[in-house]
Formats: sequence, C-alpha cells, structure tokens
Amino acid sequence: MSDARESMMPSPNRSLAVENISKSYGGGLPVLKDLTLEVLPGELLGVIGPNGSGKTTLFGVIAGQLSPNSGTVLVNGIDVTGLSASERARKGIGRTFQVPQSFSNMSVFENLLVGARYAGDLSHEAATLAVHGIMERTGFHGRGHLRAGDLPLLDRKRLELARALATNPSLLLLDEIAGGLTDNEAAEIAELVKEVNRQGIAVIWIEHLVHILTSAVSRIVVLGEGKIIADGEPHATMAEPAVRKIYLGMEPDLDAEHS
Ligand SMILES: Nc1ncnc2c1ncn2[C@@H]1O[C@H](COP(=O)(O)OP(=O)(O)OP(=O)(O)O)[C@@H](O)[C@H]1O
Repeated sequence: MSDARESMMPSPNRSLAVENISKSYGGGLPVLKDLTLEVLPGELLGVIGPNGSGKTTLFGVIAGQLSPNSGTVLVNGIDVTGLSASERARKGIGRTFQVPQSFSNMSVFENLLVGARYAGDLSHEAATLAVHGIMERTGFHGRGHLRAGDLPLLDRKRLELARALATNPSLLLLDEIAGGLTDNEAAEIAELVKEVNRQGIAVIWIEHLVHILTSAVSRIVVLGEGKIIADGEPHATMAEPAVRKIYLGMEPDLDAEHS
C-alpha cells in the first residue's frame, strides 16, 4: 500500500459497512431491500443466492457503478455513497466483473498498468514496479508480453483478478471469478484468492460453485430476493432450512466436497 493512501485512512474496524441499502431499477420493484452487511478487515466472505437475488446489484452499489435509492456505504470508516467508481477505487475498492474487462488487444503487462494508474497517483516507474509485483503474485511472471485476448480462460480469470489487485485495494469484490472453469481450475483460482486474502486484503466473493466457495471462505452470506436470509460459518449456514429450501435440488454441486 502506498504511503499516501495509508496516511489518508483512519484506522478502520470495519473494512465495509453497507447500511440499510435499497435499490430499484427505473422505478421498478426494489432489487435490494433495506440490506445491511458488515465485513471485517482481512475477512474472506462468500456471497451466494439464486439468479436475480441481487448479488451483482449489491457489488454495483458498493463499487459505485450504481447509486442506491437509500442507505449508506462506508469503506474503512469513510462514507463513499456519493463518490464515483473511480473515486471509490482510490479509497481501496477493487472489483472484478462477470464478463472479464481486460483489453484483449493489449498485453498482460499493459492491462495491469492501466489498472495501477486508474486507482493510484503513481508515477510510471512506481506503477511499473507495482505491476511486476502483481505479476509475481498472480502467476504471470515472465508472461507479461502475452496478448490478453490469446490467454486461455483460466488465465483470463487470473488477469481479471490481477487487474483488480493492481488498483491496490483493501477490499476486493470478486463476481463469479470461477465461473465457466473446470473444478480443478476453480480450485486453482480459489487458492489464489486465499493467498491474496492472506496478504491482508478483505474479499467478498460471489460464486455459484457453492462447494468451491464453502471450502475457501470463513463466512457465507445468502441473498434471497434482495435480503440476507442467512449469514455465518459456511457449513452451518448451508445447513439452515431456509438455505436448503432454496438450494436443494437446484444446485447439484452443493455436497460435492462430501462425496
Ligand atoms: N440494469 C438493469 N436494469 C433493470 N433491471 C436489472 C438490471 N440489472 C439487474 N436487473 C434486475 O435486478 C434483479 C437482480 O439482478 P442481479 O444481477 O443483481 O442478480 P444476481 O443475484 O447477481 O443474479 P445472477 O446470479 O444471475 O448474476 C434481477 O431481477 C435483474 O433482472
């Protein structure tokens, strides 16, 4: 973390506080309903829920792509509700998207450099140094020259994560980073996510591959129709009747780790 950012931050006791957030699109029915959620510094939190339950909308509201109708978003104790997405990136929020946002005609290195310069007031030299560090941590050492569009899916997912890391986040939002991967590839991504988290970055990870998530995270939040219907230790949370009611028969991989 840059000295400049460190000195700007009050000492936080919550990495993220989402307070009483409601959100609807174009005057329609609310997609998020008075939702409140806290994430502690260094926490690795999984978020699951059926299609359309509001998971990606929640990320949009946290990262600033969407404005809530009401409620507050605090990051490291700072109210960011009125800030743009790029301003929030400078406050420490990094995010990935379901559809990778990398520039396919640019190299791995160039993509990461864009990320590093997006969120930080870094000189070209400092950004270059930061990008080399990110490439080390994410499996791109010696491969920075590769064209992003030529990468296989697992590496495109890695690049999406690396691009978010290049913005130097204290809170990382991962939206289905393992989507479309085989089980072995998803497990590789999960190891990378855990490693990033061990380095002190709080992570919120939306994923449909429930067994990958439950084996990686220390806490799971279950969304249903814009509300939190369960929140706690992964296995206990997945065993709650309200959660089993949603998932039983819908999610064939739910018990895969026990088979
Ligand atoms: N830009 C938009 N305009 C109008 N409605 C939207 C928009 N984006 C999402 N919605 C609606 O809001 C609801 C929640 O969508 P959201 O993408 O947040 O759910 P999700 O839990 O992330 O779903 P999935 O698991 O399919 O990604 C859905 O009914 C969806 O159709």
